[in-house]
Amino acid sequence: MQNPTFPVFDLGQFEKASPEEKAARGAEVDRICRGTGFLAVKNHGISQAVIDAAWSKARAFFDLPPEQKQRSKAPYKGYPYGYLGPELEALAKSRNVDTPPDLKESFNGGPLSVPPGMSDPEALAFCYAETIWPEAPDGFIHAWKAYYAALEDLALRIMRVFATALGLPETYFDTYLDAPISALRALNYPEQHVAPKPGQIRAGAHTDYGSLTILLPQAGSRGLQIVTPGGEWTEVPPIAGAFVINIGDLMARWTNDRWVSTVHRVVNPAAGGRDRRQSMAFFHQPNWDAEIKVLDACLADGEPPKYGPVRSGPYLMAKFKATTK
Ligand SMILES: O=C(O)CCC(=O)C(=O)O
Ligand SMILES: [Fe+2]
Repeated sequence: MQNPTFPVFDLGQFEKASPEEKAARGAEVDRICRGTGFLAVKNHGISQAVIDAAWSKARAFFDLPPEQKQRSKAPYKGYPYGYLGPELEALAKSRNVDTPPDLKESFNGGPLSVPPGMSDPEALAFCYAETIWPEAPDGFIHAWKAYYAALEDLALRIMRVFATALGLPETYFDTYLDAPISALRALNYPEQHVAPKPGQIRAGAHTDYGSLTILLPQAGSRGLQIVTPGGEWTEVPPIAGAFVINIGDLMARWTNDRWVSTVHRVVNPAAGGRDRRQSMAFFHQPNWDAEIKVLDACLADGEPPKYGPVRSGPYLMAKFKATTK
């Protein structure tokens, strides 16, 4: 059953609304982001063919024998892209909680091109490092890039909703987002044939790091849970045709914690179940050099910001390196 309280936002309707109506719908998004920062976005305009192709190529990749997948593995610890095999990441470590590794594998890819003039050695070695493409299945790279490009555009449109929600001009964030360093991650949570270790789950409790995440969970699948403002775990229901959106730590910082980067996790199938689960997560991240400084719009007169400014790229790098081993 769908959770009747999980908010669903109609993006197409927002985009064609009058300024007054946009402000009203934006206020609703502000309310959601003050609460959990998790919502579903429907009527997003992304072609189903693009979604289905990326999904099925990712699935076919995960179905390959382990040795073949390993040929596109990240070449060293801390390398952000390529195949990350089972039990190499524990997301709970990002919150200093020591758990056994997450029960998942992933394929990860970065920006589709390096912006002209980019010369920062750290950026080139990290965010703009090459994606280690798999040799199979045929058509993987094409489908991946089409999905990445579509989601990059969708993320920008959602950031415009966020600007409206904060009472800013709709395009306020655009200049921070013209060379974003987002990452796309296909996730596979294999069937569970052996009992997990104590404290071992599919994705340990964590918050996302960036501006926003666009998640496509497997249709009808279970397991994604978020902490409610009341402190309880609740399940995010799968909503057909919609993406699940959540804001990340950088957005909480930008808004001086007016908005919440909510803790979430993926739990194991219920006792007796062992179902495989797949998802695709697009982690949107502002330009490498973007300076993220608390928005004046989120401070009362004379109120000091809780956070000093950070640069998007180095901030992401530090967060990422805490969770891979
Ligand atoms: O697979 C999912 O549904 C969520 C994964 C997630 O939260 C993450 O990788 O950050
Ligand atoms: Fe996450």
